Formats: sequence, structure tokens, C-alpha cells
Amino acid sequence: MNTTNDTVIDLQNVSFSWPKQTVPTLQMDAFTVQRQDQVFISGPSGSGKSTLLALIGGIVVPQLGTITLLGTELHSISASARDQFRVDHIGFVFQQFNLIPYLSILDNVLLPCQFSKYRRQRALAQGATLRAAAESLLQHLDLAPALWNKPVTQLSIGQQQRVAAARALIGQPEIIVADEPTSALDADRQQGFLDLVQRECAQARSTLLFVSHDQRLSTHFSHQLALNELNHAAHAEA
Ligand SMILES: Nc1ncnc2c1ncn2[C@@H]1O[C@H](COP(=O)(O)OP(=O)(O)OP(=O)(O)O)[C@@H](O)[C@H]1O
Repeated sequence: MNTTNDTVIDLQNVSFSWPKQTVPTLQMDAFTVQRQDQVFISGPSGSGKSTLLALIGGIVVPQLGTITLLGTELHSISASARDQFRVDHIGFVFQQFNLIPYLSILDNVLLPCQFSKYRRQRALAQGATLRAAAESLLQHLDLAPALWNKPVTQLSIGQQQRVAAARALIGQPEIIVADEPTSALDADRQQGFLDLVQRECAQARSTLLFVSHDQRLSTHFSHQLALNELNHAAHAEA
């Protein structure tokens, strides 16, 4: 195994089928990602991008092979320990944002700190209070103070997406996973959003996994993963 202390994600000989499926959805020999890497993950619809993210997030475990995140083999810990591991170490940005509509922007950003002592402590190392840490992130993401106490439902799509990014970034998780995060934005805003997320990940030394259909964005990444090439199962179906 060619891993180092800086290996953040390590998949080896993974085979995964969703329940009731007779053929695997994902089969990958090896995939490793190093600390601070920024990886662009692409592939046609159905090639297994969301399945790969579900495996890396420990939401599901493979029938064969190993997935090791930050030195922890996910299949060797319980489902509840995987849930805690996920909130401690991974920040997610989803296409549909998944913000809580009845909470303010600040409370949405602080949500991971409620579920993770680890994230709370890391956020407190960045700001005098949790609120100060959240405010600083919101400022970095170009969300003005006048917005902070508003319900998220009063924000534009682009603003909601930046709140979702701040929630993923609070407490500097080692891994940021962004699943089609820009598909609701126009081309200029896509670019702006990507710049902000890449800059914040670099500052926090977080690893970024960025899934997109939009190949134009791939030029901003040094590490590319074309899933229809790496996933033998997708090959078999093509
Ligand atoms: N929760 C699930 N339960 C059962 N099958 C699933 C589930 N999620 C995905 N699949 C199946 O796994 C295969 C790969 O789907 P996946 O969503 O990972 O692809 P994708 O590359 O993310 O596609 P898209 O770009 O359309 O989102 C598909 O055949 C899909 O039907």
C-alpha cells in the first residue's frame, strides 16, 4: 500500500453493490488522496459519483476491500462511530444546500459544532467565540453582516450556497466534499464560488473532493478523477 502520514483517503480493492443489486455499482482497485489535495471528480450520470461519496462518508460500507480515512478503517468501526467520524472530519456541500429553513444563517453555519466537540474546539481555536468563528467565515465568503440574523429562506440561491459552504468549513474538517455544488449557479457565480471554496480549503489545509458534470471547472484542479475510467463496474456497463 503506497500511503503516507499525509494520506487522507485510501480506497483499496473496493467493490460495492446497493441492496438488491446483483452487479456492483462501484469497483475500484486503488484511489488515494493526500492532505490539501483538491480533486475534481467527474463522470456521466450513473457512473457512481454519489456512491463513491457515500462510501467515503461512511454512509455505506463496501462488501469487499477497505476504505481508510485519516488512518481509520471505516468498516472496523460501528455505524454510529462512522456517523460521529463523518461530522468530526468531513464537511459536506450538497447541490440542494440542505439548510435548515427555520434557523438563521449563523445558526445554520454553527450546526456541525452542536454535533461535534472536535469541530467546536477547532472553531474556538479560530475565533474568540463560536459566533466569532462563524462570522469570520461568513465574511470570507462575502456574506455581509446585515444578512447574518436573517432566515436562510430570504437569501438568493448564491447566498444560500455560500452559507452551505460556511457550514461545511466551520471547525476546519480535514475533508470537504462538494457534490455538484455549483449546478444551481450561473457561470460567473460558479467560478466565484469555486474560487472561494478552494481558497478556504487551502487556508485550512483541508482536502477538497469536488464533484461536477461541468468539465470547464476541471482546469482549476491539479488532481482529476474520471470515474467512468477508474470504476470497473461503470466500464462493464458502458
Ligand atoms: N441509494 C441507492 N439505492 C440503490 N441504488 C442506488 C442508490 N444510489 C444510487 N444507486 C444506483 O447506483 C448507480 C450509480 O448511481 P450514482 O448516483 O452513484 O451515480 P452518479 O454518477 O452520482 O449519477 P448522477 O450524476 O446522475 O448523480 C445507479 O445505477 C443508481 O441507480
